Amino acid sequence: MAPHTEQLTRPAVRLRGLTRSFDGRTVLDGIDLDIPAGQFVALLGHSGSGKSTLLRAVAGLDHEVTGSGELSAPERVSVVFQDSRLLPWRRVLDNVLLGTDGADKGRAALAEVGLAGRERAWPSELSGGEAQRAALARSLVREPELLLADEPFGALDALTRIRMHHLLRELWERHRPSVLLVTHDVDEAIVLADRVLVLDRGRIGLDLTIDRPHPRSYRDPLLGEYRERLLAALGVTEDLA
Ligand SMILES: Nc1ncnc2c1ncn2[C@@H]1O[C@H](COP(=O)(O)OP(=O)(O)OP(=O)(O)O)[C@@H](O)[C@H]1O
Repeated sequence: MAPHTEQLTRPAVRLRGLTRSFDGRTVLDGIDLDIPAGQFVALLGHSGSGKSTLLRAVAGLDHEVTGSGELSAPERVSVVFQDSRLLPWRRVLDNVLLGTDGADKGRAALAEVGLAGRERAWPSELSGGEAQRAALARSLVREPELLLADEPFGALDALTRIRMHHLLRELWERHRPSVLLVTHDVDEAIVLADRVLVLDRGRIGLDLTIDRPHPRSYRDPLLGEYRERLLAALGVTEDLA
């Protein structure tokens, strides 16, 4: 294979035999996973199944993770959490620029997430949704090759959440980073991601490609089949969902 082809096809994330235990309890049990560059992946699993542990390992935030093989991820990685983690003593633009320079880029990123004109606001003046928009802008200015998002919309109300879904997908279309989105929400996973993984007993229990065009609607009956398969993998029957 020619070198340039090899580069294009190299996955953004490659995990081989990723294992993590806490106090002798195995949470990740030899995970193998490739995420091709530019793919939008969602990770589902019960509370405590190890989703955040996996994400932290990919982000390079966990130094005690072990694996018989590899853990490789690109250099430019941005992480977005459930809370915006904006520094309260810095104005919005300064939060977005933290550790980087180029105020113009910061302004452009804020405009992209619909926060033009709010550059000088304090984080305490933002709503929850606006704060998450600012967090997304902060991740964008770093031009990430990989965006890791841990329940980024978990604390938002249902309407704001839907708006944020559109925004995230739009940003992805424009910048095409690889995305690994941790969520509890099966519908969020199906509407946003092109591939959904279910973490179960330390392994990837289901790896499902969602083959439907975007933008997707929650009401699309063809998504129902995917929903059922994911709920079954999570051990939830349709009557309980
Ligand atoms: N630093 C730690 N020390 C000890 N145990 C930990 C630590 N971090 C995670 N765990 C344990 O590992 C397991 C997986 O935790 P993790 O946060 O990855 O789950 P999760 O799937 O993200 O859960 P949730 O959906 O509730 O956020 C849990 O049982 C948790 O108690």
